[in-house]
Formats: sequence, structure tokens, C-alpha cells
Amino acid sequence: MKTENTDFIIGRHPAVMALKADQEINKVFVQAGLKADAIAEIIKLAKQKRLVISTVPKTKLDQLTDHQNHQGVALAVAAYHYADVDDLFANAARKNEDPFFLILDELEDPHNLGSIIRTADAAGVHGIIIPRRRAVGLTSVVAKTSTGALEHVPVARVTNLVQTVKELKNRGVWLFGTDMKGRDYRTWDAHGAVALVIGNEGKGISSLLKKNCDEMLTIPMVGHVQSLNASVAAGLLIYQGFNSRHPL
Ligand SMILES: C[S@@+](CC[C@H](N)C(=O)[O-])C[C@H]1O[C@@H](n2cnc3c(N)ncnc32)[C@H](O)[C@@H]1O
Repeated sequence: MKTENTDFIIGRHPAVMALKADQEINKVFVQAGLKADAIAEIIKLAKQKRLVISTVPKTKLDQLTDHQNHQGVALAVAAYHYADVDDLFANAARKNEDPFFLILDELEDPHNLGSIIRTADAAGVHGIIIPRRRAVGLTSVVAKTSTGALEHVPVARVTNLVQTVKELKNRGVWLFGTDMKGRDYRTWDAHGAVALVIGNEGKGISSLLKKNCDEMLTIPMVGHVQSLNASVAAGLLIYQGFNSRHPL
């Protein structure tokens, strides 16, 4: 895994989650003058992990976090190497194959992301696109859950997913969204340049992104629960893509 620069986990809740999880953290930045009880849990967890805590002026935190809503807290973590969308096309071209991409719309759970990357590698997906904001990025938990697959599947992080989807369509990629109201996924023929969209664990795919999909696919369900886990659904859908591209 190539690492470069520093990335930041921003805000109190994400900081607590990261401090409680198995995430490698280099340094904790807290804003000078904050009420002690507002960040007491963060300070306690950071001390338990023997992390360096740096108290800095608000202007410094604003600058480190690119003026995002940091609530007085940011954790410095090693940044993983992200690809760009052109790298994903190049990966397909190198294999002389039509592109097969995944788009993950604001996935939050690092274990879901890691296991999707693992399946994507197994099924020959050429790359994954994730949004920069409101989504889990590449972390040590993701890398571990992917069991090494992260080394082989390029992940591009983009600022505006809808804009990227429009660009993909201009480049001839056919967009397949997934929800409970689409065509039976078992009829999906994934020949040609395709991208499969998987939605957030709670909200599913945003309505704007859905509008930009060429077609929606559904995994039929005959039990009692409303939907499948995102990584389980992704596994079935990715393998329908694989099966139709590599018939027996
Ligand atoms: C836990 S589900 C989200 C459920 C959300 N409440 C909804 O209605 O879309 C997370 C993602 O997994 C995929 N998914 C889960 N079950 C599915 C199914 N039966 N058919 C197609 N996709 C499914 C979709 O991409 C969905 O956005």
C-alpha cells in the first residue's frame, strides 16, 4: 500500500469512532479554548492510546481541514494513495477489456468498503469510485478487510459523484443503479462499458444519482427484511456482472 501525505478525520463523532476503532492515528488536533467536557471523551481515548495531542488555534484547524465543519477536532491519519478516473479507464484498457467500474454512493462502514474491494478484485472490476465527502475513505480497517485486494483495485475519490457519472456516460459507460424497484438482476448482461452503483447503508442511492442511472437492478427478496447488507448485495451484483461477461 502506497501512503503519502496526511489525511484528516474531521469532527467529534467521526473522531470518537476512529479512536474506538482499529484505526492508525498519527496525531490529535484540538482547538484551543474549547470547553473541556465537549471533547472529554476524545481526550480520554487519545490518552489511552498514548497519542500526541496538539492544541491549536481555530484558524489552524480551519486550514488543516480545508474549512470543513471540524467542531474543534481533527485526527491526522496516513493518507492512502487514490487513483483518478483516468487510471480506472487505463486499467481496463491495459487488460484489453471493456470497463467494469463500481460507484459507491456515500458508503459509511469501512468493513463494507473493504469486503467490496475484496470481491471487486476477485471478479476483475477495473476500479471503484467513491465521493470525497460524507463517505468512508481508505483506512487501515478498509485495507485489512480487503485482505490485500486494495493493492490491486484502484480507488478514485471524486468531489462530485453526479458530475463524475455524467462524465462516465459521455465516455460511453452505461450506468446501473441498484434498489428495490428495478429489473431482476439475474437478467443483467454486463457486456460493454458498465458501472454498477451501490448505495449508502441507510439511505440507499441519492435520488439525483438515481436519475442519472440508465437502469435500476434489484435482487429479489422473499423473506422478511427490507434489504440486503450493502457488501452482500454488491457481491451478488458484481458476480452477475462477472457471469455475464465470462459465460461458461
Ligand atoms: C442496506 S441497502 C440500503 C437500503 C435503503 N433503505 C434503500 O431502500 O435503498 C444498501 C445498498 O445495498 C444495495 N442493495 C441492498 N439490497 C438490495 C437488493 N435487494 N437489490 C438491489 N440492491 C440492493 C443497494 O445498492 C442499496 O443502496
